[in-house]
Amino acid sequence: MALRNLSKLKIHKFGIRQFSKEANLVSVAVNDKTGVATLNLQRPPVNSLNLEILSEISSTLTDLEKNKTRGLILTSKNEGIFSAGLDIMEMYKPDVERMKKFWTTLQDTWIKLYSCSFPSVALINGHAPAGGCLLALSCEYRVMFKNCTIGLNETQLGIVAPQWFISSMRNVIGQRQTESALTQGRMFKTEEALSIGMIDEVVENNEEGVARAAAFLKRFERIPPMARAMTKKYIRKETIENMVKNREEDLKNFVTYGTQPAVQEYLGAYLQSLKKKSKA
Ligand SMILES: CCCCC/C=C\CCC/C=C/CC(=O)SCCNC(=O)CCNC(=O)[C@H](O)C(C)(C)COP(=O)(O)OP(=O)(O)OC[C@H]1O[C@@H](n2cnc3c(N)ncnc32)[C@H](O)[C@@H]1OP(=O)(O)O
Repeated sequence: MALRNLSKLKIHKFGIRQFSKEANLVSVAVNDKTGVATLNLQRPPVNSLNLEILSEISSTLTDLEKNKTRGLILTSKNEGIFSAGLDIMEMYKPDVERMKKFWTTLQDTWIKLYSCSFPSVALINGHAPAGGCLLALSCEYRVMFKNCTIGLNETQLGIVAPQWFISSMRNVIGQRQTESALTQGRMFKTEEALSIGMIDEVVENNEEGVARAAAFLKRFERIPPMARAMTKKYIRKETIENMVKNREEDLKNFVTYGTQPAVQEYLGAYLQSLKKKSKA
C-alpha cells in the first residue's frame, strides 16, 4: 500500500509493510512487530542528496516521530553506495534561490535526524563520502559493509565542511582524529573506520547488517523510551543548539562561499573528474 503521509499509518501486528513517498526517492518499511522503520535511500545512480530527496528524508523523519517509531535503520536500496553525499549539481553554477532552499532543507534534515527521539542506526551498505558520512554520523550506531569508504572529504574538493558537519564527526571520534581526518579530507576504508571508532561493526552482507542493526535497537527494548529520549537530547543539546543559533549565518556562508569563482572552479573540475572516471 502506498501512503503519502506516514502519520496516517496504523500499526498492525506482525509483518513488514512498505511505504513509498510520492516521488519515490525514499521508501520506508515498517516492521509491525518491532515498530522499527527502515528508511531506504533510492535515488539512482549514487543517492546523491539533492533538494528533492532531502525534502523526502526530512518529511519522513517528521512522520516517524509523529508515529512514535521504536527505531530507525537508515540504509540504501543501491547496494554498493550508501550515499555519494550532497549533489554537486546543487552547488555548481547554482540558482541562488534553489541553493538556499537546498541548504535550509539539509539543515532541517540534519536537525531532525540528529535529535530524533527514537534510536537510529546507519546500515552503511556502500560508500559514504561527505554528506553520506554526515547522515551516518548523525545516527547513534553504524554498521558497515566491508570494502567501502567513509569520511568527510570536503577539503579534497576545495570546499569547507561547516561547523555542524565537524561537530557531528568530533562527537563520534574525538577532536584529534577529526582534525587529522578533515584537514586531509580523508576517506577511511571500512577496517580503518572501525579502528578509530567511526563505525561500530563490520558486516559481510545485508542480512547480517539488518540483524546487527536490529540487535542494537533491541538493546532499548526495556529502557523506558522517555528516559532514553531525554538522555539523548541532553547529550546532543549543545551541538544542536549551536547549529540552530547559527543557521542563518551558516546559510549565508554557504551561499557567499559556495558562489565564489574559485570554489566554482574546484567544483567544476571535480565534477569533470567524476564524469571522466565513469566514462573510462
Ligand atoms: C567558511 C564556511 C563555509 C560554509 C559552507 C561552505 C561550503 C559548503 C560545504 C558543502 C559540503 C558538501 C558536502 C558534500 O557532500 S559534497 C559531495 C562530495 N561527494 C563526493 O565527493 C563523492 C563523489 N562521488 C564518488 O566518489 C563516486 O561517485 C562514488 C560515490 C564512490 C560512486 O562511485 P561509482 O559507483 O563508480 O559511480 P560514479 O563515480 O561513476 O558516479 C556515477 C554518476 O554519478 C555522478 N556523481 C557521483 N557523485 C556525485 C555527487 N556527489 N553529486 C552529483 N553527481 C555525482 C557521477 O558524476 C556519475 O555521473 P555520470 O554518469 O553523468 O558520469
